[in-house]
Amino acid sequence: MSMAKYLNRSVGKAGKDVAARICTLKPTEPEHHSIHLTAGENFVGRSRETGIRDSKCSKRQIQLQVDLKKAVVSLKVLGVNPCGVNGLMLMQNGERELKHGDLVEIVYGRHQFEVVFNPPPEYDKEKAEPLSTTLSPSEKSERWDSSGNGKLVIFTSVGVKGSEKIAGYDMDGTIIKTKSGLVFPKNTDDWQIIFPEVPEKLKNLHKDGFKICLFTNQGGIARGKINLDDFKVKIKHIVAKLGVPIQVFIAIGDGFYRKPLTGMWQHLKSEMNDGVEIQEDRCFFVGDAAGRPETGKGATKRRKDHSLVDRLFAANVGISFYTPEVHFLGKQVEQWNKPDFEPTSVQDQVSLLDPDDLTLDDHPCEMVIMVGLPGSGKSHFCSSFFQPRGYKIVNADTLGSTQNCLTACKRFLDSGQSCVVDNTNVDAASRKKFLQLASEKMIPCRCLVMNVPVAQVKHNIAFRELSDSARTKIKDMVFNMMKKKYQEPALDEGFISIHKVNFKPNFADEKQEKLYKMYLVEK
Ligand SMILES: Nc1ncnc2c1ncn2[C@@H]1O[C@H](COP(=O)(O)OP(=O)(O)OP(=O)(O)O)[C@@H](O)[C@H]1O
Repeated sequence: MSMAKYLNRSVGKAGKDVAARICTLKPTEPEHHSIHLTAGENFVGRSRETGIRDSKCSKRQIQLQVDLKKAVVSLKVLGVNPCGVNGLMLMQNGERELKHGDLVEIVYGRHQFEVVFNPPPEYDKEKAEPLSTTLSPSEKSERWDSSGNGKLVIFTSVGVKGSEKIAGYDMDGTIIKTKSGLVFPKNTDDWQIIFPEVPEKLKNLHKDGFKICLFTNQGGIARGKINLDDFKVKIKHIVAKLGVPIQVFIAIGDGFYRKPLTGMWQHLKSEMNDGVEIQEDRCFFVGDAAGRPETGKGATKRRKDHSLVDRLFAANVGISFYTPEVHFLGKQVEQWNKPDFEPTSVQDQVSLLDPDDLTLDDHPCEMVIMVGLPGSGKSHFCSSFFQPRGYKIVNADTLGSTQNCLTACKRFLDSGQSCVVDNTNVDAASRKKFLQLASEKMIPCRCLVMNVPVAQVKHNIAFRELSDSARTKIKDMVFNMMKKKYQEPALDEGFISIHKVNFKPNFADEKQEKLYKMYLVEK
């Protein structure tokens, strides 16, 4: 059956007024086929015609109501599994309006298609109306791109050309500030250029051959607090106001694109610079998140910077960094506080255990209780240290509960096998249950405590989230609760010995080591 026939069958009532324009869902992966949508109602899902064979995708996964005249598609999720729109999840019965260039994942994270109208509409015409007089007539050649399942969105204005020299800027607090005086803008119109000097400075850099790029973290888009379409309109207005060709990189969620990670820069280098090789030593980055403490008093008082994320981004990329005050206003370089953890400072030379006198041959069967905050490296240590020595590792994340861990330990000890309790065990009460079991079985019990500063633990958690996407995120609240509950283990709890475990770097490969040695957290 031809695609057209298939879709026509799916059509309930076709639109009456079908213009010459056509609408297609264009696949971004080769295994799928283009889907031509007709005016009115269409159903898209698992079928031979779409090339989607995935059982997570129902046959009528989404409903699409196409308005060819207005060049919009109303999407409704019918399937039980969510779909994705520009990287954001949309649950069953959720509805969203799609425009030319939007990306739809028929099932969230899979089967991505781009909405293409031909001829294309004049993008954002209605919303951008107030600015139409200030935008150049060649506005139509502006571009929106996206990458990483929509986690990175890029705007390229008219006249942007690749260059080996990049003048990079953060946006909020660097190029613009709120009109309202609030820290976060109250709506997408709540902005103004931060200093009158900004447009002139950018124009001069452009004349000097720099490509002007903005790199902005907009996690609020992924969290649904900011509407991406409205934000796109805001970006166009800002670029128009600055009056110079600009490329804007927008990281809409967590992960490798979000500063201080270098994903936005990597994408600029590999995809968005017209093949021109970037010379990092000729580039710079300007941002207000620079780790500066509070300064001044009264009217001259300035709040402390909310983070160091911009300074750390520049350091990760390997380019010079300036604050907006230094760059635009020529002020003196300000004092700033170093990040809480310096990832390049990790040393191979440290001894793994302190004291370094642990002998495991003394007892044929023993219990070991690990103690450490989430992310302190207990599992990493257990699998590299205890597993090869034949110890059985017991972990509540895999077994589901403390009770299941106790049952497993009992089984191992009864069969004469040493075991390690790889749970956080941060307080004496949680350790007591296992110590009691060891005592009942007359088995000696040791304690190994992770000796990793909290700032490094946070770094480890960020590293784990980036290198293992299957790991669920640890909520700040859970982490802080553990920190509060923490009680240093003591021998009189019933341990035969307590040893500290130092962080001795041990990476799967060079790529992992390179990632670990970047700044991964914002403070
Ligand atoms: N010595 C090390 N060398 C290299 N990477 C390490 C080391 N120790 C820990 N890591 C990394 O740090 C991250 C956190 O470690 P791990 O998962 O072992 O912590 P955990 O204490 O078991 O956490 P949780 O209690 O949440 O399970 C992991 O990505 C791990 O690979």
